[in-house]
Amino acid sequence: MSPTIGVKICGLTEPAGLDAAIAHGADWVGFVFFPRSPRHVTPAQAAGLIARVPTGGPRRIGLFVTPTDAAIEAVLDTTTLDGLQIYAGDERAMAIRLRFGLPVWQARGVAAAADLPAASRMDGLVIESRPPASADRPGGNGRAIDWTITRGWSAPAPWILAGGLTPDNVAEAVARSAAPAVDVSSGVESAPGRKDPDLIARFIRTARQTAAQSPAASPYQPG
Ligand SMILES: O=C(O)c1ccccc1N[C@@H]1O[C@H](COP(=O)(O)O)[C@@H](O)[C@H]1O
Repeated sequence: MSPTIGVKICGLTEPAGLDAAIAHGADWVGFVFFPRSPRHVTPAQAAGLIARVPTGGPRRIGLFVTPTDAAIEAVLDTTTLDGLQIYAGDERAMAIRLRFGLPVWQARGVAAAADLPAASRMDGLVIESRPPASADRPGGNGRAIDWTITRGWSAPAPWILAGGLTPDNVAEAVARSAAPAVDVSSGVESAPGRKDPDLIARFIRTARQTAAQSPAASPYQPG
C-alpha cells in the first residue's frame, strides 16, 4: 500500500468550499460552532451543508470551544456529526466523550516539544500552535508550530497537524513533522470565512503527493 495522509478541511461555511473538499477526497470536513469565529455556523446552517456530504464521503467533525452540553446537543438535535474537535481540558473533553458517545479529538496548543502530551485518553489530538496573546479564539489564527518538534515524539493517540498550513507550505510541514494527517482552515481561504475551492484542491493534492514520496508519513485512522 502506498503511504497516505489524512486531510481535514475545517471551517466550511459555504457549499462551494465543501463541495471542493468532497470532490478532492478530504477525509474530514469541519464545521465551527464558536460564535467569535469568522467561520461560525449555526446548527441549521451546518445541517444544510452536511446534507451535501454523500454516504462514504468525508467524516463530519464539529468544532467546539469549551462548550456546554446544551451547545453540543443543539447541533446533534439538528444534524449528524461523526466526531467532535474540542478545545477544553482533559476532564471536560472526557466528559463530552462519555456524554455524547462520539470520537473526541482534543486540540492541544504547543510551543515546544515539552508541551506535546505523553498520555491521552482521547480518540485523537489536534496539535497546533498556541494562539497569540491578542487572539480572541484558540485556533484558526493561521499560526504554525515549529514542525520539527514532533519528530521523535511518541504520540499517545492518533494526531493531526494544524495551524498555519497552506498549499505552499504543507509539503515542508509534512516532511519536517512526519505528521500522519493535516488540518487546514485559514490557509485555504480568500478572506476570513470564505473558502477558495482552488486552494482546497491544491492543498489536498500537494499533501497527498508529499505523503506518497515520504515514508515517514503513515496512514491515520482515528475514530
Ligand atoms: O477557525 C476558527 O476560527 C477557529 C476558532 C476557534 C478554534 C479553532 C478554530 N480553527 C481551527 O484551528 C486549527 C488551525 O486553523 P488554521 O489553519 O491555522 O486557520 C484548525 O483545526 C481550525 O479548524
